[in-house]
Parts: sequence; C-alpha cells; structure tokens
Amino acid sequence: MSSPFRKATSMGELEVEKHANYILSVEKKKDDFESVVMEHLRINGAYWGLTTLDLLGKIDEVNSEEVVSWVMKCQHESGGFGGNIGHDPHLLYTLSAIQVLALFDKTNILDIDKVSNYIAGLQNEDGSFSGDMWGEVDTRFSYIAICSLALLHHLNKINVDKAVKYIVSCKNLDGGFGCTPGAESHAGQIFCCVGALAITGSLHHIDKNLLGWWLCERQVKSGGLNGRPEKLPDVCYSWWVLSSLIIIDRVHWIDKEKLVKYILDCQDKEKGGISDRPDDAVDVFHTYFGVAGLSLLEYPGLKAIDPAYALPVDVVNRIFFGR
Ligand SMILES: COc1ccc(S(=O)(=O)N2Cc3cc(C#N)ccc3N(Cc3cncn3C)C[C@H]2Cc2ccccc2)cc1
Ligand SMILES: [Zn+2]
Repeated sequence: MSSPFRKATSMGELEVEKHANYILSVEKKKDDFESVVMEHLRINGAYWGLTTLDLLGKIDEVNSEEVVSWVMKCQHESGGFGGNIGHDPHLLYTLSAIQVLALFDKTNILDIDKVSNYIAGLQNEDGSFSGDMWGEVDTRFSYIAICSLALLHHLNKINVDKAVKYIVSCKNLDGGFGCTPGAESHAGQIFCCVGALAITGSLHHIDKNLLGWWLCERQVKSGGLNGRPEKLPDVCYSWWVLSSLIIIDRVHWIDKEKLVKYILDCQDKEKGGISDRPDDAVDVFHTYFGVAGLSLLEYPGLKAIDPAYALPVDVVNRIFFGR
C-alpha cells in the first residue's frame, strides 16, 4: 500500500503531544459535562483513550496498576463488565475491558472461563447474540462476542458456524450489512460483520467488489468518509469504512492522501483532540478513531493498528504468537 506520508508533512502535522495531553487531561477530569455524559460508558472511554496513547507511543505515561484495578472493579458477578463500577454488565463494555487489559498484557488476571461463559451465554438459537440479559439483538454484538472470545482463545465456547450463518443472513443486495436481517447497510454494522467474518476465517462469504464499491463511495469531495449515502463525512467513519476496506483488500479504491488531510483538518491544534468534522468540538471517541484511521493509513510515527481487533499490532502479536 503506498504510504501517504511524503505529503502528510505538507498538509500540516499530527499534533502528537497535544493529543496525548488532551487524552491524559480527560482521564483526570471527573465531574465536567463530558465526564458525566460518558459516565455510563467510562470503560469504553478508557479503551478509546488508552489505545490512542499506545498508538502515539505514550502509554507508559499511564499508571497501569491504577487502570487495571479500576477495570476489574467494573466486573459483575455474572462475569460480564459494566460501563462503570456498579453498573449492569453488557457485551459493549466487556470487550473494552478485555482490550484495556490486553493493552497492558494483563488478560491473565481474568477468570477467563467466567468471562467467556458470560459471553457464550448471550448466543441465541439462531446464532445471533444479545447485548445483555434484556435481549436486544444486533450484529454489533456478534462482532463483540467473536472478538472478545478470540482474544481470550475461547472461540470454542460458541457455535461459530451458526454465528457466521446469522451474520451472512444480514448481508444486503448492496453488498453491505445491517444490524439485523433486512436492516439498511450502515458502515458501523459493516465493520462489525466484516471484522467478525475476518476473525472466524469466513471472508469468502463477502462479495469484495460489490462491498468495496459501496465502501469507496463513502468518500466525499472533502476527502472525508460518511456512513451512508448522502450523509455528512465524520472522522469516526475513517475507522468503520477504512478498516473494512483494508480487511477486504480494496483500500486502494479510495484517495488515501485526501483522507489523511481530512483527519488532520479535524484536529484542535491548540488544545489537542480531534472532532468529527473540522471546527466541531473534539472528544475522546473521535480522537481515537482519527488516530486509528491515520494508523491504518500508515501515518509516520504511529504504531500500526490491527483493522479487525482494533488493537495495536504488537498487542495482537503478543496475544496470538506470544512475542
Ligand atoms: C455527544 O453525543 C453522544 C452521542 C452518543 C454517544 S454514545 O451512544 O455513547 N456513542 C459513543 C460516542 C462517544 C463520544 C465521545 N466522547 C461521542 C460520540 C459518540 N457517538 C455518537 C456519534 C459519533 N459519531 C457520530 N455520532 C452521532 C457514538 C455512540 C455509539 C457508539 C458507542 C460505542 C462504540 C461505537 C459507537 C455519546 C455521546
Ligand atoms: Zn462520529
């Protein structure tokens, strides 16, 4: 893949120090509006913030013991994790907990049978997954269950064939995927389905040219990517669309240099952080997806991120190859 770095310098720089300080400052703030809004998904925020720091080569500035002990306090007696201490468990937060522990090479402190039994217990008869005991079904939860169990080496606890069949039943005529069978194609769901099929070695179910065409059509003239036709571009789609394109080997169908420029234009160069669109308010979510998108585009100085596991490649290698 031809790296766009030679032009990135002329399009302005990635403000590495500013973004690292922004993430570290959000970590410290507890009672401002943003922290309160995010209180119910604080563990997701920890995953977004810490993965960003790792990609920037700054994760050593974090007290890992403090983070790991806080994450473990979010575990429910069922084995699942809540979004914060004392919150009800949900697949959305359980994957983030596993990913944060993986960043610090601490998945070994988990009772792996307990966590994987919680996840496996959410698989339905038709192979789909519910997010929690209340039963909402969504292909997002298929991805989260498969990604979590793969990271824990316990994919054998679920019926992978039925899980794959269910995901394929959510494929649309446009080559994309929706949250349930017949639901409209959306970039977020496409990432989840493509990522889950990649992890289970089932990419042969995808029409790469048809899906690649739908995905590359997400690029608008500003260089940004949107999530559905006619929608505005948004930095977080630099992850949902781009990682899917990379997994199906069609990333050369978009203009990488223009996407790099779009992401760099969404930075707050003074205070740090990245927003969804230029001049909007920054947040941890879009800072993560912007840096992760630049990592997928091989921006110089960033660690490589795995497009399916959404973790730095060195972390994935350590988990699967022990090095
Ligand atoms: C500020 O209003 C919001 C609105 C919703 C949410 S949310 O439901 O918790 N959530 C996570 C999220 C976190 C932040 C941050 N910090 C900002 C936004 C954002 N969105 C909203 C969004 C992002 N791009 C466009 N849109 C509309 C996604 C959403 C769903 C999601 C959750 C987990 C993983 C992926 C996606 C939080 C804040
Ligand atoms: Zn967004």
